[in-house]
Amino acid sequence: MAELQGRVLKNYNGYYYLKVEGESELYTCKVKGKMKKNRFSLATGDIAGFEVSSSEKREGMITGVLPRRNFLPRPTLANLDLFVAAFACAAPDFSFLLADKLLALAELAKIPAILVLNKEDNAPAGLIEQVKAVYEPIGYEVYTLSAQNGTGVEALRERLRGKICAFGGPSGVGKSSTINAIDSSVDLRTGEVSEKIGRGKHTTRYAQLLPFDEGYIADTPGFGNLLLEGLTAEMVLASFREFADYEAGCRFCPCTHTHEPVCGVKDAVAAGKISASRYESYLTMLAEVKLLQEKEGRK
Ligand SMILES: Nc1nc2c(ncn2[C@@H]2O[C@H](COP(=O)(O)OP(=O)(O)OP(=O)(O)O)[C@@H](O)[C@H]2O)c(=O)[nH]1
Ligand SMILES: [Zn+2]
Repeated sequence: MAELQGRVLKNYNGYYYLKVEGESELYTCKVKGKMKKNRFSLATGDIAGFEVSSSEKREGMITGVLPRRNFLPRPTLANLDLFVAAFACAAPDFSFLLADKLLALAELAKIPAILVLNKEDNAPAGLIEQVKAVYEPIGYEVYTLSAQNGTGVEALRERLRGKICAFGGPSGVGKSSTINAIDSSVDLRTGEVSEKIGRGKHTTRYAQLLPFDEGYIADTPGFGNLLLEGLTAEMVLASFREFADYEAGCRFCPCTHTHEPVCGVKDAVAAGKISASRYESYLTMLAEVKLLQEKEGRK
């Protein structure tokens, strides 16, 4: 039996749809029951090996999975090349806190992330410069565009070309418009898997990868309000990549950079080396995580 390797593009009803490089038609594969018992897990984006059980029907049995480069638990996605934190310059207003939450998720999942600001045609004076001043020095590229007017689209297209990417961001920022401006052949809505259950048509969202400008795009930016669920204070701290540079100045180890008397991070904030908005987001996220944990404890 031939052994092949492919990427899981979607996973539905116990079937995995795998794309073998250079072949356009997908293979429909199952995981052997024995493997399931051994807690074998397979996610969209994984690269799996499989035995071809029927080359005519393009069916196979999964035999193993390659180690993941990164993993996003919700929505469940493996091996993303890029996470696009998508915002608007206005309507809805840019939120530093939301940006920091999305970047934190990517940071914790070890996925490279960029910030994208749509609706630059409507940007309040100084906003784009302000956002760039906060994020570029800590290694986040900031792309601005107007999906409506077409400005900035080409640069973003170049950045995403050939990548497996996921977009996350508040609704109304124009993710659909942006994705469409880059590649009008991708339609995230028709990419949904729908099934008929009881009262008419019920649409369930499964993370799947759709062909997008020579790469793939995850069709599920379903990040909603659950952003911080399951995070600990330590994880929040670890997600602020620029803090580590200043921790040598903290008297306590570990230091939460909140109430401790001698703190390199707080000094860096006071000196303007760490941006005040990032530090504020950190404090807000810590408080939110504590609240979530208390709620969880009371259940
Ligand atoms: N001024 C301006 N409006 C835009 C731009 N891009 C999108 N919009 C508008 O923003 C609104 C939301 O855009 P959509 O692409 O539909 O976004 P959505 O599907 O509502 O929300 P998400 O896809 O979840 O972001 C629509 O009214 C668009 O016309 C832009 O570049 N400039
Ligand atoms: Zn400290």
